[in-house]
Amino acid sequence: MLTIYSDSHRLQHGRSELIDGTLKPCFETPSRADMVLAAVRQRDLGDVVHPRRHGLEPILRVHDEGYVRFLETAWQRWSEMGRDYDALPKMWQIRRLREAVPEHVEGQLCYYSMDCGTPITAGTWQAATASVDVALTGADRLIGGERAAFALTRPPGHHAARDYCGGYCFFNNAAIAAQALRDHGMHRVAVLDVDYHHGNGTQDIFYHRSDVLFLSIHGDPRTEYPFFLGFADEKGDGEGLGYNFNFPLAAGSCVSTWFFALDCALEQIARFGAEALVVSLGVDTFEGDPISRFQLGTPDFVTLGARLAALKLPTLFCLEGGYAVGPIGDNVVNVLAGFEARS
Ligand SMILES: NCCCCCC(=O)NO
Ligand SMILES: [Zn+2]
Repeated sequence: MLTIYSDSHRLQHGRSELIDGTLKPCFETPSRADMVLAAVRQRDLGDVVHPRRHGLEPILRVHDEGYVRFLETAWQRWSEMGRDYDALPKMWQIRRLREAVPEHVEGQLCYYSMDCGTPITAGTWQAATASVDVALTGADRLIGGERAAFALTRPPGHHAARDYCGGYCFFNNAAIAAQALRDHGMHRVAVLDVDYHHGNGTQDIFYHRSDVLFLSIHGDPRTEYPFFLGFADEKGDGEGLGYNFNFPLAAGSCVSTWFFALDCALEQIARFGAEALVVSLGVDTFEGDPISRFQLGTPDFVTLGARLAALKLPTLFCLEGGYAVGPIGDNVVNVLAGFEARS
């Protein structure tokens, strides 16, 4: 399987995130991508290519222009205030506060952020746009007739909504790739999110649409991040009613429960008649993940890949979460190798 990779991911290296009531070193680090790339090479998964530049147009097909312009200028405006440390919001535009977009960068940082764990740094814009190009280059390959591709996307994307960042995500790589597949003639595209955390951003982007089916298997938002989206009763709205499936599972759920939810999701994708599949591949479902609470073992990721291959669809994998850095390479490549073995 082809891997698309850009070294520009290294430019996103936040110093700290606010988690569990204290500032901790970021879990989303460049070493994650290094380990995945090393495993791709060590396991001889296939060629590794650099992305083609696609510019801002595909991003603007999914994200709000004001939000994009904010990300483009945030660091420069933040550093003009004399600040050389990561840009993190100090409050949120919460219920019954004015919804108007603030003028000042500090206010915009609060308006366009979902949490305090997604630091904007000097290299964020370059890293995030390169990550989109990685995903889009993978989509180009599917459009060109290839069966599958792995977009080694970092920073990840599935928490990024139309107009906000969060969960270490700035641009929604998977959603932008799905939109590109739609724009290049694929009539029905499914996005399956197997990350531990609900893909609130991807749901937000496609919630009112029937041409993109969104499905997510994740830790129950009653106890797990992102808390405020990802419930089973969220089924889409308007045109999109019936084209959104959430499978929230209790933290600590066993592997067989997880695979049962996967089989239910795969059944919906087959019923939808998808012409292509985008997988938000987070491996923080791993039993040893430091911030998540499912129990998949490294061998289970082979099974995941095999189950996905059974759909017989052109498939683009976009890397999302996974913070057990030692095993991340094997966990990710097991999915891809499991897929290949059944293709
Ligand atoms: N900082 C709070 C937890 C962010 C979760 C990030 C993730 O793995 N999303 O899939
Ligand atoms: Zn996650």
